[in-house]
Amino acid sequence: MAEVKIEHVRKAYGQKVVYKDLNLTINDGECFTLLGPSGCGKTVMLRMIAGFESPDAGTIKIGGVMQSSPADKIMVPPDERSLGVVFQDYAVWPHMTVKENVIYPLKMQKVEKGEAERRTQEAIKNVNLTGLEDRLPSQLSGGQQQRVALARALVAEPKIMLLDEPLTNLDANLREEMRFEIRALQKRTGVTVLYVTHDQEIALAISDRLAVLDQHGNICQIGTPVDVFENPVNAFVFRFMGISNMIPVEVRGGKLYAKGTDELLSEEVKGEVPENPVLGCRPSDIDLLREPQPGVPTAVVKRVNLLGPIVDQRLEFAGMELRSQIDTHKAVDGNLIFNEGDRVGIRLANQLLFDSRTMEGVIEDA
Ligand SMILES: Nc1ncnc2c1ncn2[C@@H]1O[C@H](COP(=O)(O)OP(=O)(O)OP(=O)(O)O)[C@@H](O)[C@H]1O
Repeated sequence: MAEVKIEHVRKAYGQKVVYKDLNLTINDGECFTLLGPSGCGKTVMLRMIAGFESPDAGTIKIGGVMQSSPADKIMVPPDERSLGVVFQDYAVWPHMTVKENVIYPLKMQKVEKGEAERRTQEAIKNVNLTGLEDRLPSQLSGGQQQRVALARALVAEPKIMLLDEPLTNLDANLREEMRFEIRALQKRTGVTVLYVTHDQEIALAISDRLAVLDQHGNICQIGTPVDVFENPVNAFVFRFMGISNMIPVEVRGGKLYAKGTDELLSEEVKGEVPENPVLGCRPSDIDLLREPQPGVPTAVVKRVNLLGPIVDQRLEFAGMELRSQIDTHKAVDGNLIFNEGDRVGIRLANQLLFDSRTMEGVIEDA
C-alpha cells in the first residue's frame, strides 16, 4: 500500500503561512496532480512528503506508516521513505552514460550486481530508452534526458513517484509526448504518482484525480479531470482550467441580464444565484449569429484571428471584451468568420454562475 495521508498539516516560513490546515489523501496506485498558481505551495508540499522539510504541525503517513509528526518527534529521512523524486532541475549526471546514471541508486544501495543489471535494463525499457544505454546525456534530446531522470527514479522501485514540473523545460511537442508516456508508465508499473504543475493541460491529461489549490494554499476542489473541468466549484477554479469569459450579470423578473444593461442572456435562471453573480463561459460556449436579432444580445467584432483549427474572435459586449472560438471548418461552413466592426448576435451555450469574489488570484494567459 502506498497511500499518502496528510492530516492537519501546518507550515509557515516566518510570517508566510503556506498551509494552515492541510488535509489530503492520495490513493494507492493513482496518478494525482496538485495544480495551482506559482507560489501557492506545491513544491513545499512535495518536499514535506519527501521528507526534505518537516511540517510545523500535523502528520504525514505513507502506506499507513507515520513519516512526519513533529508532536511525536518523528521525521523519517528522505532515503527511507521509498520515494522516487524527479524535480524540474533534477539534472542527470553529464559525465555518466544513460546506464551509469540509472544504475547509480542501486550501487548506492549495494544491490547485488546481477540484480542491479536486470533492474536497470527494465527501468530503461520502461521509459523507452533501450538501445541508448551507452550514450552520454549530451547525446540525448531534452525529453530523453528527462526519461533518464525518470528511469533513475524508477529503478529503486519506489512506492511513490514525486514529480515536480518535470516537463516545463521541454518544447510543446515533447511535453505532449512525455505526458502520455508518464501516464502509460504509471499504468504499467502501478506506482503511485504525485505530479505537481501550474499547467492545467498537463493536469487534465495525466491525472486520475487532481487537487486545485488557490494562491493561499487552500484546496478549492478535488476530483477527476472531467469533474473539475465541467463542475468547477468557484470562479477561481473555472478560470484556472482554461481561457474564460466572465460576464457580470443580474437577475430581473426571473431572467438573466448582463449587469446594468437590457441584454438578455437567458430567459431562465438555473440554480442558486450568488450574491455578486458573474457568468462564466468558455470561448467555445459562445454561439455567433451572422445577423443581430431582436431579443438576442448583440456584440461588435473587434479582432479576428485564424489560429489554424480554430478561429478566435474578440467581441465587444456590454462594455467588456469577450472571446469566441469556433472550429474553423464550422466557421467557414456557417459563414461565421467576421470582419472587424460587424455586429453579431450571441447566444451562450451554458450558464455557470459564480460569486465574483472568488475570481481573485488567477493570472490570465495573454
Ligand atoms: N525555504 C523557504 N523559506 C522561505 N519561504 C519559502 C521557502 N520555501 C518556500 N517558501 C515560500 O513558500 C511559498 C510556496 O512556495 P512553493 O515553492 O511551494 O510554491 P510553488 O507552488 O511550488 O510555486 P512554483 O509553481 O512557482 O514552483 C512561496 O511564497 C515561497 O516563497
